[in-house]
Amino acid sequence: MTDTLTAGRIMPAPLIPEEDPNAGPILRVDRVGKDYPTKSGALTVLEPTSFTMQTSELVSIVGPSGCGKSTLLHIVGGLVEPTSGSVYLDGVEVHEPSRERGMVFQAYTLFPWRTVYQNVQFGLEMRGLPRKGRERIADKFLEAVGLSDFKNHYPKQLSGGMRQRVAIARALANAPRILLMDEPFGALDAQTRAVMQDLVLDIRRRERITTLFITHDIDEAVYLSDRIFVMTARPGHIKAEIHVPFGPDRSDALRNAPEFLEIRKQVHELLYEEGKAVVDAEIASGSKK
Ligand SMILES: Nc1ncnc2c1ncn2[C@@H]1O[C@H](COP(=O)(O)OP(=O)(O)OP(=O)(O)O)[C@@H](O)[C@H]1O
Repeated sequence: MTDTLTAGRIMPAPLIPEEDPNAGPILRVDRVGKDYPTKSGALTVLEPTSFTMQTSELVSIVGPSGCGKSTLLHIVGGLVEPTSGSVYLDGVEVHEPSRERGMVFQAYTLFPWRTVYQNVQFGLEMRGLPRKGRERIADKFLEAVGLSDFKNHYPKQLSGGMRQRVAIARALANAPRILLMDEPFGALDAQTRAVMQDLVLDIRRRERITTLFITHDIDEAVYLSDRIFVMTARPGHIKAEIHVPFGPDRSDALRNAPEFLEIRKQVHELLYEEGKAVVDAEIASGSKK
């Protein structure tokens, strides 16, 4: 069950997530659980987990290593089948990957043999769009990520931050209903990461894209999100839901605001408890060997 932290107060979690009755959720994750088969039996990674997202919301998931964050995102993306429960996008149950769910991963996933321009057009080509239409869309999103001048470059000629910009442009070019980002900036240095975070905010303002974002970085979660889900150690479930009341217009100065630092502290404390549980369990299992 999820507790809700509103401006510093932890509220009991509703059994059924609250919804705006006028604007139905774009995404509904309904009691999704996952066991992986292992040599020593089923490993429960995710306990039944439920939440909804409204259009243009940005929700981050944070939690200790191995708590099932990626598994949950992959289930939403249709890459992994849940053991129990269902995911609905626009009311339609998810069973396989689709262009409606654009994915951006930490590992650079561009095709090395294709130029930036060709990478961004890949999904459009697969859908059989004519060249002029493809190029118009690719131009729009390359401009949005600030890479118009690099369209004839190959991935190996780009920095890590630039490659992730291409990956974002490629995902957006397919006009997804939701963007699923799995630690997309985890491999980048702090300065590049901050710039990429502003890019995410900028794209969200312009495109009103709904985004589910996984990160280990508490600052990143607070800076980007409308809500943050904090997960427990494995088997993971959502332990607390934190509302971040800063609206879509944010800038770097926010990072030093007392309200920002207060939410950061709350997330840190919730996560610290879970991290400690993981380390204590590791020490306990080590001492039994
Ligand atoms: N295909 C699989 N088969 C068996 N176990 C798996 C499989 N995929 C993931 N796991 C295990 O499930 C657990 C959760 O993995 P997952 O990658 O979802 O966690 P995570 O919270 O994203 O971790 P991290 O923060 O370290 O990336 C881990 O213990 C992982 O080893």
